[in-house]
Amino acid sequence: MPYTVREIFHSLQGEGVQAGRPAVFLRFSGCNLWSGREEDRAAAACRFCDTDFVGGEKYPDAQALAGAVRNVGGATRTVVVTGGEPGLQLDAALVAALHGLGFEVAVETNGTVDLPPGIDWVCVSPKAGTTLKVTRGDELKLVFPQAGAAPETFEHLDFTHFLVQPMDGPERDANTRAAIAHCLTRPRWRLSLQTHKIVGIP
Ligand SMILES: C[S@@+](CC[C@H](N)C(=O)[O-])C[C@H]1O[C@@H](n2cnc3c(N)ncnc32)[C@H](O)[C@@H]1O
Ligand SMILES: Nc1nc2[nH]cc(C(=O)O)c2c(=O)[nH]1
Ligand code: SF4
Ligand SMILES: [Mg+2]
Repeated sequence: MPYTVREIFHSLQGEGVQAGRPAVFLRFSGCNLWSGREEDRAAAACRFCDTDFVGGEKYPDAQALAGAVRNVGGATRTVVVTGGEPGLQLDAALVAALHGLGFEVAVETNGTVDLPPGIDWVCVSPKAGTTLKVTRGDELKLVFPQAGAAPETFEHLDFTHFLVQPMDGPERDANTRAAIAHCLTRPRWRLSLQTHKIVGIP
């Protein structure tokens, strides 16, 4: 199956429980919750996205794409598959090809699309007003605050870690204070900062 990829880059995982870990980021094009065009943002299901996932380059098959991931990563053997919404394109063939090159495969998903089996680390970031299909995984990382997506409504799901990540944008400082206050009152939750933005790396 051909894949459309926005970018592949080598950086540190900035967010979540694995923050600080070197990884190759494989960012797929396209999302089911927003077109990626500014003129559509106000009417989209997900309106706070901080990412450009429009357009990109095609790879003809899983081997070609896995090889490209290896070629940008030096000795790093962790790949974070993201987007856009990676669940729209990530399939068993690509997971197998990445495993075949020695990669541990992590995914960042909005959780509304089924994932192939065999992924090593699943991070779900729920979006208000959507229905989760992926209800288990390693971390649930909720962008906070979101009207209609109270943290308490996710606590019954089968995740090892629960995190709140302050929504970036004009209210980021206030959102960070609110996220800290949330963790202090509900200690099941921990804070996820977007550390790559703080230190100025991709
Ligand atoms: C760009 S998304 C791509 C993966 C997938 N579509 C998703 O939403 O999880 C990567 C991560 O950035 C988070 N994110 C997007 N916009 C954000 C913002 N304005 N502030 C904080 N986190 C944001 C998402 O919730 C997700 O955890
Ligand atoms: N450094 C870094 N860490 C990240 N973790 C998740 C990201 C994403 O956009 O999915 C991301 C990203 O864009 N950069
Ligand atoms: S679901 Fe993810 S990629 Fe899609 S618009 Fe929302 S944050 Fe961006
Ligand atoms: Mg990002």
